[in-house]
Amino acid sequence: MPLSVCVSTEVDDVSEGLSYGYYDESCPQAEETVRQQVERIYGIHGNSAVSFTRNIFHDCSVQGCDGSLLLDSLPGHAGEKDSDKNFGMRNYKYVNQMKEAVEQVCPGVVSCADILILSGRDGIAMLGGPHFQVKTGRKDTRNFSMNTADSELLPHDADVDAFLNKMASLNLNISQAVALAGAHTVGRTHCKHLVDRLYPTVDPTLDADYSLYLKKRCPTPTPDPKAVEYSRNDPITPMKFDNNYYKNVMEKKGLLRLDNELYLDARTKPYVEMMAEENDYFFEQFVQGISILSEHNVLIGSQGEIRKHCQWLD
Ligand code: HEM
Ligand SMILES: [Ca+2]
Repeated sequence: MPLSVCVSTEVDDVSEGLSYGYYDESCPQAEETVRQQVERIYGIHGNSAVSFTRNIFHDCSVQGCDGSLLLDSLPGHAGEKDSDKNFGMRNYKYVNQMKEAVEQVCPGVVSCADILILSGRDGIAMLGGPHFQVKTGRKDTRNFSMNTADSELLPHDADVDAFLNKMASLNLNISQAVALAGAHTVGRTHCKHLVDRLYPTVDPTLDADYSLYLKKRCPTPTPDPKAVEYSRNDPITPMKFDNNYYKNVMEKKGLLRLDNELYLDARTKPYVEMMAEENDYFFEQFVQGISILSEHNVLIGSQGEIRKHCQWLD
Protein backbone atom coordinates (compact mmCIF):
# COMPACT_ATOMS: atom_id res chain seq x y z
CA MET A 1 0.00 0.00 0.00
CA PRO A 2 1.47 3.38 -0.93
CA LEU A 3 2.38 5.39 2.11
CA SER A 4 0.22 8.29 1.04
CA VAL A 5 -2.87 6.20 1.68
CA CYS A 6 -1.98 5.92 5.38
CA VAL A 7 -3.76 8.99 6.54
CA SER A 8 -2.91 9.74 10.12
CA THR A 9 -5.82 10.16 12.44
CA GLU A 10 -3.64 11.99 14.94
CA VAL A 11 -3.54 15.75 15.28
CA ASP A 12 -1.67 16.81 12.17
CA ASP A 13 -0.76 20.26 13.42
CA VAL A 14 2.78 19.76 14.72
CA SER A 15 2.45 22.98 16.69
CA GLU A 16 0.22 21.02 19.06
CA GLY A 17 2.99 18.89 20.51
CA LEU A 18 6.69 18.77 21.27
CA SER A 19 8.99 17.93 18.40
CA TYR A 20 12.59 18.19 17.34
CA GLY A 21 13.12 21.43 15.47
CA TYR A 22 9.68 22.76 16.41
CA TYR A 23 10.82 26.27 15.44
CA ASP A 24 12.44 25.25 12.13
CA GLU A 25 9.81 27.16 10.16
CA SER A 26 8.51 29.74 12.60
CA CYS A 27 11.95 30.81 13.86
CA PRO A 28 14.82 28.96 12.18
CA GLN A 29 17.40 30.97 14.16
CA ALA A 30 15.91 30.10 17.56
CA GLU A 31 18.22 27.31 18.67
CA GLU A 32 21.32 28.95 17.20
CA THR A 33 20.50 32.26 18.89
CA VAL A 34 20.22 30.58 22.28
CA ARG A 35 23.44 28.67 21.68
CA GLN A 36 25.31 31.85 20.79
CA GLN A 37 23.98 33.55 23.89
CA VAL A 38 25.03 30.65 26.11
CA GLU A 39 28.50 30.89 24.60
CA ARG A 40 28.63 34.68 25.01
CA ILE A 41 27.47 34.52 28.62
CA TYR A 42 29.85 31.64 29.40
CA GLY A 43 32.60 34.05 28.35
CA ILE A 44 31.44 36.47 31.05
CA HIS A 45 30.65 33.93 33.78
CA GLY A 46 31.59 30.28 33.32
CA ASN A 47 29.29 29.41 36.19
CA SER A 48 26.29 30.56 34.17
CA ALA A 49 26.35 27.24 32.31
CA VAL A 50 26.11 25.47 35.67
CA SER A 51 23.03 27.52 36.54
CA PHE A 52 21.39 26.74 33.22
CA THR A 53 21.91 23.04 33.91
CA ARG A 54 20.28 23.25 37.32
CA ASN A 55 17.40 25.34 35.93
CA ILE A 56 16.15 22.28 34.04
CA PHE A 57 15.70 20.29 37.22
CA HIS A 58 14.23 23.15 39.19
CA ASP A 59 11.74 24.20 36.53
CA CYS A 60 10.69 20.75 35.30
CA SER A 61 10.22 19.12 38.69
CA VAL A 62 7.89 21.91 39.86
CA GLN A 63 4.60 21.74 37.87
CA GLY A 64 6.50 20.58 34.77
CA CYS A 65 8.74 22.42 32.29
CA ASP A 66 6.63 25.54 31.96
CA GLY A 67 8.95 28.42 32.79
CA SER A 68 7.34 28.93 36.21
CA LEU A 69 10.77 29.12 37.82
CA LEU A 70 11.66 32.27 35.91
CA LEU A 71 8.81 34.50 37.09
CA ASP A 72 9.68 37.20 39.60
CA SER A 73 7.67 37.42 42.80
CA LEU A 74 4.92 40.02 42.80
CA PRO A 75 3.79 42.22 45.67
CA GLY A 76 1.75 39.89 47.85
CA HIS A 77 2.66 36.81 45.81
CA ALA A 78 5.90 34.95 46.44
CA GLY A 79 7.23 33.07 43.43
CA GLU A 80 9.41 29.99 43.14
CA LYS A 81 12.59 32.06 43.26
CA ASP A 82 11.75 32.91 46.88
CA SER A 83 11.53 29.28 47.96
CA ASP A 84 14.31 28.26 50.29
CA LYS A 85 14.60 25.11 48.14
CA ASN A 86 15.87 27.39 45.37
CA PHE A 87 18.58 28.84 47.60
CA GLY A 88 21.81 29.23 45.65
CA MET A 89 20.08 29.45 42.27
CA ARG A 90 21.68 32.25 40.28
CA ASN A 91 22.11 33.85 36.87
CA TYR A 92 18.41 34.10 36.07
CA LYS A 93 19.11 37.47 34.45
CA TYR A 94 20.97 35.77 31.64
CA VAL A 95 17.92 33.76 30.65
CA ASN A 96 16.06 37.08 30.37
CA GLN A 97 18.85 38.34 28.11
CA MET A 98 18.58 35.25 25.90
CA LYS A 99 14.87 35.83 25.57
CA GLU A 100 15.55 39.42 24.50
CA ALA A 101 17.99 38.18 21.86
CA VAL A 102 15.46 35.65 20.56
CA GLU A 103 12.68 38.26 20.57
CA GLN A 104 14.88 40.42 18.34
CA VAL A 105 14.92 37.76 15.63
CA CYS A 106 11.40 36.32 16.07
CA PRO A 107 9.13 38.34 18.32
CA GLY A 108 6.47 36.39 20.19
CA VAL A 109 7.40 32.95 18.86
CA VAL A 110 9.73 31.16 21.27
CA SER A 111 8.65 30.30 24.82
CA CYS A 112 10.70 30.91 27.94
CA ALA A 113 10.13 27.29 28.91
CA ASP A 114 11.93 26.24 25.70
CA ILE A 115 14.71 28.80 26.14
CA LEU A 116 15.31 27.42 29.63
CA ILE A 117 15.64 23.86 28.28
CA LEU A 118 17.76 24.85 25.26
CA SER A 119 20.14 26.90 27.40
CA GLY A 120 20.44 24.05 29.92
CA ARG A 121 21.23 21.65 27.10
CA ASP A 122 23.81 24.03 25.62
CA GLY A 123 25.27 24.76 29.06
CA ILE A 124 25.86 21.06 29.66
CA ALA A 125 27.68 20.79 26.32
CA MET A 126 29.75 23.94 27.04
CA LEU A 127 30.95 22.37 30.28
CA GLY A 128 32.23 19.33 28.41
CA GLY A 129 29.13 17.20 28.90
CA PRO A 130 27.17 15.33 26.24
CA HIS A 131 25.86 17.00 23.10
CA PHE A 132 22.25 16.07 22.35
CA GLN A 133 19.01 17.15 20.72
CA VAL A 134 15.96 18.21 22.70
CA LYS A 135 12.37 18.60 21.61
CA THR A 136 10.80 22.04 21.67
CA GLY A 137 7.27 23.43 21.59
CA ARG A 138 6.67 24.03 25.31
CA LYS A 139 4.40 26.89 26.28
CA ASP A 140 4.74 29.18 29.29
CA THR A 141 2.54 29.09 32.34
CA ARG A 142 0.93 31.92 34.27
CA ASN A 143 0.91 29.87 37.49
CA PHE A 144 3.83 30.10 39.86
CA SER A 145 4.16 30.07 43.59
CA MET A 146 6.73 29.66 46.30
CA ASN A 147 4.51 27.11 48.01
CA THR A 148 4.56 24.77 45.00
CA ALA A 149 8.35 24.92 44.84
CA ASP A 150 8.50 24.34 48.60
CA SER A 151 6.47 21.17 48.30
CA GLU A 152 7.86 19.80 45.02
CA LEU A 153 11.60 20.27 45.46
CA LEU A 154 13.48 17.99 47.82
CA PRO A 155 15.38 19.39 50.80
CA HIS A 156 19.16 19.56 50.72
CA ASP A 157 19.37 16.62 53.13
CA ALA A 158 17.08 14.29 51.16
CA ASP A 159 17.95 10.59 51.38
CA VAL A 160 18.04 7.98 48.61
CA ASP A 161 14.45 6.88 49.28
CA ALA A 162 13.09 10.38 48.84
CA PHE A 163 15.29 10.88 45.80
CA LEU A 164 14.23 7.68 44.04
CA ASN A 165 10.57 8.33 44.84
CA LYS A 166 10.79 11.80 43.41
CA MET A 167 12.60 10.55 40.33
CA ALA A 168 10.07 7.72 39.83
CA SER A 169 7.28 10.31 39.98
CA LEU A 170 9.05 12.01 37.06
CA ASN A 171 9.17 8.67 35.18
CA LEU A 172 12.90 8.23 35.69
CA ASN A 173 14.38 4.83 36.44
CA ILE A 174 17.23 4.24 38.87
CA SER A 175 20.11 4.46 36.40
CA GLN A 176 18.69 7.68 34.91
CA ALA A 177 18.19 9.09 38.41
CA VAL A 178 21.76 8.28 39.42
CA ALA A 179 22.97 9.85 36.18
CA LEU A 180 21.01 13.05 36.84
CA ALA A 181 22.56 13.35 40.28
CA GLY A 182 25.85 13.39 38.35
CA ALA A 183 25.04 17.01 37.51
CA HIS A 184 26.68 17.64 40.88
CA THR A 185 29.94 17.18 38.99
CA VAL A 186 29.85 20.96 38.52
CA GLY A 187 29.05 23.96 40.65
CA ARG A 188 29.04 24.60 44.35
CA THR A 189 27.18 24.03 47.59
CA HIS A 190 26.82 26.71 50.24
CA CYS A 191 27.92 25.96 53.78
CA LYS A 192 24.34 26.35 54.93
CA HIS A 193 23.71 23.04 53.17
CA LEU A 194 26.83 21.34 54.48
CA VAL A 195 27.16 22.19 58.15
CA ASP A 196 24.72 19.55 59.34
CA ARG A 197 27.18 16.92 58.09
CA LEU A 198 30.08 18.59 59.90
CA TYR A 199 28.72 19.90 63.22
CA PRO A 200 28.40 19.12 66.08
CA THR A 201 29.99 15.85 65.00
CA VAL A 202 31.22 14.82 61.59
CA ASP A 203 29.01 12.38 59.66
CA PRO A 204 30.98 9.12 60.09
CA THR A 205 30.25 8.13 56.49
CA LEU A 206 32.20 11.16 55.22
CA ASP A 207 35.89 10.71 54.42
CA ALA A 208 37.85 12.00 57.44
CA ASP A 209 40.42 14.07 55.51
CA TYR A 210 37.72 15.51 53.32
CA SER A 211 35.70 16.54 56.36
CA LEU A 212 38.73 18.51 57.60
CA TYR A 213 38.91 20.27 54.26
CA LEU A 214 35.19 21.01 54.38
CA LYS A 215 35.53 22.40 57.89
CA LYS A 216 38.10 24.83 56.54
CA ARG A 217 35.64 25.88 53.85
CA CYS A 218 32.84 26.09 56.42
CA PRO A 219 34.51 27.01 59.73
CA THR A 220 31.38 27.59 61.81
CA PRO A 221 28.13 25.65 62.31
CA THR A 222 26.15 28.80 61.56
CA PRO A 223 27.52 30.28 58.33
CA ASP A 224 27.18 33.99 57.81
CA PRO A 225 24.54 34.23 55.06
CA LYS A 226 26.26 37.29 53.61
CA ALA A 227 29.74 35.78 53.46
CA VAL A 228 28.93 33.40 50.56
CA GLU A 229 30.75 30.46 52.08
CA TYR A 230 30.67 27.39 49.91
CA SER A 231 32.55 24.37 48.69
CA ARG A 232 32.89 23.13 45.14
CA ASN A 233 30.73 20.10 44.40
CA ASP A 234 33.63 18.36 42.67
CA PRO A 235 36.98 19.68 43.92
CA ILE A 236 38.95 17.89 41.20
CA THR A 237 37.20 19.10 38.02
CA PRO A 238 34.70 21.66 39.39
CA MET A 239 33.79 23.20 36.05
CA LYS A 240 33.94 20.10 33.91
CA PHE A 241 30.88 17.99 33.30
CA ASP A 242 32.47 14.56 33.70
CA ASN A 243 32.09 11.37 35.71
CA ASN A 244 34.47 12.53 38.41
CA TYR A 245 31.45 13.03 40.68
CA TYR A 246 31.05 9.25 40.93
CA LYS A 247 34.72 8.79 41.78
CA ASN A 248 34.32 11.29 44.62
CA VAL A 249 31.19 9.53 45.82
CA MET A 250 33.05 6.20 45.91
CA GLU A 251 35.74 7.85 48.03
CA LYS A 252 33.08 9.05 50.49
CA LYS A 253 33.56 12.60 49.29
CA GLY A 254 29.99 13.16 48.20
CA LEU A 255 28.95 16.60 49.44
CA LEU A 256 25.26 16.28 50.11
CA ARG A 257 23.76 13.43 52.12
CA LEU A 258 22.22 12.14 48.90
CA ASP A 259 25.51 12.15 46.96
CA ASN A 260 27.14 10.17 49.71
CA GLU A 261 24.29 7.70 50.16
CA LEU A 262 24.15 6.81 46.48
CA TYR A 263 27.18 4.64 47.14
CA LEU A 264 25.85 3.23 50.41
CA ASP A 265 22.47 2.12 49.07
CA ALA A 266 22.37 -1.26 47.33
CA ARG A 267 19.87 0.00 44.75
CA THR A 268 22.07 2.81 43.48
CA LYS A 269 25.61 1.62 44.26
CA PRO A 270 26.04 -0.52 41.09
CA TYR A 271 25.19 2.46 38.91
CA VAL A 272 27.64 4.70 40.77
CA GLU A 273 30.32 2.11 40.10
CA MET A 274 29.44 1.77 36.43
CA MET A 275 29.31 5.52 35.89
CA ALA A 276 32.63 6.03 37.70
CA GLU A 277 34.10 3.37 35.46
CA GLU A 278 32.67 4.53 32.17
CA ASN A 279 32.02 8.15 31.24
CA ASP A 280 30.14 7.11 28.10
CA TYR A 281 27.63 5.15 30.16
CA PHE A 282 27.13 8.16 32.45
CA PHE A 283 26.54 10.42 29.44
CA GLU A 284 24.15 7.95 27.79
CA GLN A 285 22.02 7.59 30.92
CA PHE A 286 22.20 11.32 31.64
CA VAL A 287 20.90 12.18 28.15
CA GLN A 288 18.05 9.70 28.58
CA GLY A 289 17.21 11.13 31.99
CA ILE A 290 17.43 14.80 31.12
CA SER A 291 15.37 14.22 27.96
CA ILE A 292 12.55 12.61 29.96
CA LEU A 293 12.82 15.32 32.62
CA SER A 294 12.74 18.07 29.99
CA GLU A 295 9.42 16.79 28.65
CA HIS A 296 7.75 16.41 32.03
CA ASN A 297 4.24 17.81 32.22
CA VAL A 298 4.75 20.41 29.50
CA LEU A 299 2.06 22.78 28.32
CA ILE A 300 1.41 22.49 24.59
CA GLY A 301 -0.73 24.31 22.05
CA SER A 302 -3.29 26.53 23.74
CA GLN A 303 -2.52 25.18 27.21
CA GLY A 304 0.01 27.94 27.71
CA GLU A 305 1.36 31.11 26.18
CA ILE A 306 4.51 32.69 24.77
CA ARG A 307 5.58 35.21 27.37
CA LYS A 308 7.16 38.48 26.19
CA HIS A 309 9.54 38.57 29.13
CA CYS A 310 10.66 35.51 31.01
CA GLN A 311 10.56 37.20 34.40
CA TRP A 312 7.18 38.94 34.10
CA LEU A 313 3.63 38.15 33.11
CA ASP A 314 2.18 40.59 30.59
C1 HEM B 1 16.66 15.51 44.05
C2 HEM B 1 17.87 15.52 44.37
C3 HEM B 1 18.71 16.75 44.47
C4 HEM B 1 18.94 17.50 45.57
C5 HEM B 1 18.41 17.26 46.98
C6 HEM B 1 19.80 18.58 45.16
C7 HEM B 1 20.26 19.56 45.99
C8 HEM B 1 21.21 20.50 45.66
C9 HEM B 1 21.78 21.44 46.59
C10 HEM B 1 21.42 21.57 48.06
C11 HEM B 1 22.70 22.16 45.91
C12 HEM B 1 23.59 23.28 46.46
C13 HEM B 1 22.91 24.61 46.38
C14 HEM B 1 23.75 25.67 47.04
O1 HEM B 1 24.06 25.51 48.22
O2 HEM B 1 24.11 26.67 46.38
C15 HEM B 1 22.69 21.70 44.54
C16 HEM B 1 23.48 22.21 43.53
C17 HEM B 1 23.35 21.86 42.23
N1 HEM B 1 22.45 20.95 41.71
FE1 HEM B 1 21.31 19.68 42.76
N2 HEM B 1 20.08 18.47 43.83
C18 HEM B 1 19.41 17.38 43.35
C19 HEM B 1 19.37 16.95 42.05
C20 HEM B 1 19.89 17.66 41.00
C21 HEM B 1 19.64 17.37 39.60
C22 HEM B 1 18.73 16.26 39.09
C23 HEM B 1 20.33 18.30 38.88
C24 HEM B 1 20.41 18.52 37.38
C25 HEM B 1 20.04 17.71 36.47
C26 HEM B 1 21.04 19.14 39.82
C27 HEM B 1 21.90 20.14 39.48
C28 HEM B 1 22.62 20.91 40.37
C29 HEM B 1 23.68 21.84 39.98
C30 HEM B 1 24.18 22.08 38.57
C31 HEM B 1 24.14 22.44 41.15
C32 HEM B 1 25.23 23.50 41.28
C33 HEM B 1 24.58 24.87 41.28
C34 HEM B 1 25.52 26.07 41.29
O3 HEM B 1 26.73 25.94 41.43
O4 HEM B 1 25.01 27.20 41.14
N3 HEM B 1 20.74 18.73 41.08
N4 HEM B 1 21.77 20.68 44.41
CA1 LIG C 1 33.47 17.58 37.34
